[in-house]
Amino acid sequence: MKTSIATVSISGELPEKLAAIAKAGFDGVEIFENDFLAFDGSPADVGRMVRDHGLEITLFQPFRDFEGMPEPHRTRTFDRAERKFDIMQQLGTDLVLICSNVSPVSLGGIDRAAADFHELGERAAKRGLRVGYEALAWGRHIFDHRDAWEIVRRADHANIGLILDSFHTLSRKIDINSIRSIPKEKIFIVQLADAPLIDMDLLYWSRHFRNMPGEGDLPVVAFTSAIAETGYDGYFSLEIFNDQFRGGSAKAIAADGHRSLITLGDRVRRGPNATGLTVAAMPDRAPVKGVGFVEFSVDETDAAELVAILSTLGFHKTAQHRTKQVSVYQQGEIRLLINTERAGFANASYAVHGPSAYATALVVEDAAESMARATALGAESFSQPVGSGEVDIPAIRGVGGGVIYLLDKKSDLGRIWDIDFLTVQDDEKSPSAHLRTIDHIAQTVAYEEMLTWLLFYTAIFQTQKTPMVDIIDPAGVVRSQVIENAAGTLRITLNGAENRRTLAGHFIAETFGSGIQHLAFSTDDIFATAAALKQNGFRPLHISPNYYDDVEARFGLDPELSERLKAENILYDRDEYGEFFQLYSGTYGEGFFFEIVERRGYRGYGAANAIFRIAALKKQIRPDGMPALAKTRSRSQ
Ligand SMILES: O=C(O)c1ccc(O)c(O)c1
Ligand SMILES: [Mg+2]
Repeated sequence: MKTSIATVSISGELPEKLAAIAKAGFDGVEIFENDFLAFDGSPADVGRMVRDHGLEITLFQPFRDFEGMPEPHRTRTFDRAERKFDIMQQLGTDLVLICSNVSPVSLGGIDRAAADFHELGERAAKRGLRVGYEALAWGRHIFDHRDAWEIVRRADHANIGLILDSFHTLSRKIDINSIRSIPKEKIFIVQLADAPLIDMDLLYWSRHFRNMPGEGDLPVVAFTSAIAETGYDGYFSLEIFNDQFRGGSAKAIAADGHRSLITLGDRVRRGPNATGLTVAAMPDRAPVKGVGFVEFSVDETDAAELVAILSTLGFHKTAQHRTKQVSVYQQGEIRLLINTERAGFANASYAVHGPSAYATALVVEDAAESMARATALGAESFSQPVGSGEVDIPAIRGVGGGVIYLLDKKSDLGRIWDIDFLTVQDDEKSPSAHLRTIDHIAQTVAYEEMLTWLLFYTAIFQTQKTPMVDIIDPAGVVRSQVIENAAGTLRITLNGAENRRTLAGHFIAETFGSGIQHLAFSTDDIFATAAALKQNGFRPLHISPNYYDDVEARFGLDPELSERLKAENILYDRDEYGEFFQLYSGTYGEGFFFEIVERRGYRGYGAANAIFRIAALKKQIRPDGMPALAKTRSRSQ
């Protein structure tokens, strides 16, 4: 699979864009005319700069309003084309994109358009250039690739071909089977983009909301499979018009783009008949069987506080690392590690972020295979020295620079608790609160990072996204994106904070970056859990009594049940599959908290309740909601 990306897709000036594109691993780049026009150098300079980065110019674009023009426009349009041909020759590219005409003066008629293209083909051939025709979804006469193909077919010229762009085809829900009958040599290049499903004007949607394949809702895999089945083996080029990407980090967006293309290629390769497509072999996305542990990095003072909270939650210490200051607190299948080492990565993470849940372990079938896939997709591997005889857990860097460890049952990784840890007998243990598993891990990230991490998780692990929801914080909106697997053994909520006055924004500002803001544990009996917690001295987050009046009325609850919910500060929700109960802790540190849930068939995350618990949680951090002075922390002082 030959990979390319259009310069319009990322932010910065042309040299910065090219550097980011090359670094991300692309083979080629589409030069957008505006990027070229804004650059203070000759076309030859641009061509040289591209080639110095080891890239090829795959396309020069766009050339607008060409076909079907009446005179005198027609003559001028051909003259304009010759001028662009001059530039292309100096740039060192042989392919130009002509998008379908949107001019009100243009004339329809397939044969008129075909004749124009035939003539342009003759002129292009004299210079060894090729012209590709793309149907814009909002073209005046041509807005369907099937019609564009008919024009190309009738133009009947070797130097005239078709350009397919997933957005234009999929936004109009055009049957992709129609692609399978196009001869591969007439497809000059394929452009790819995804987009979230939003009901809006096609042009506006395309120019502002496109995103990387896999980040949106369009069937880009099916589209690409149809193309691969023709035997097409040319460039697949990302062409992403997105306001957020234009303002984002060139490096990060380019890296996401490359990851998205390789992931797409891998998915297409696994389809039935993708003959033309070759992608580096890598293991398939692994199903995640569960969360092996979550590790906190804290100092001794924080540790005492954290342990006190954990014991009110019914956790008790079950193991101690043989050589490191790492303790294991356990309940049901949940393991929480508390790391107070004064050296190593956990300590460094503490120095930057303060107390935090900086590492997560995911249990997969084969950790080495998952590691191979993750690194093939550009994930950064993580390792640190291990003691002799200790298990070296494969790991990658995740959200906010945190660590994702990969565990499996088939290797020594499955015996880590026996190999690296000593069992501890805890005599003072508080009664269990019947917590069973980690229901979900909630990670708070800056809004601009949401798509990056969505792509990261869904590309590497067998997971899918559900539609994004808006969560209302008294100080703004937080967007929440769920990533989960079908078995429910991995559930992650990514919360994107747009401003620092929201609870999520405060967390990012105060912990100096993205990370895990809350952990939700599951119980099979929320009332038994609430009773045990009370006995342990756990202080639940207080929920306003007004909430219970509303819930009772909204769901038609038995008043006896709503009274019980109110007495225990339990939030309630219901979906088409069943009921949901939520109980929260107060905040710890700069807005970290715990949640306990009981799902009676329910599949969501209680988004409707978020506004109420956020309001309650915010009362606990500084009353004015203003960030404190930046603190530097170090355990070794
Ligand atoms: O929005 C546009 O005008 C535009 C231009 C060129 C393209 O290749 C495209 O897909 C869209
Ligand atoms: Mg296009």
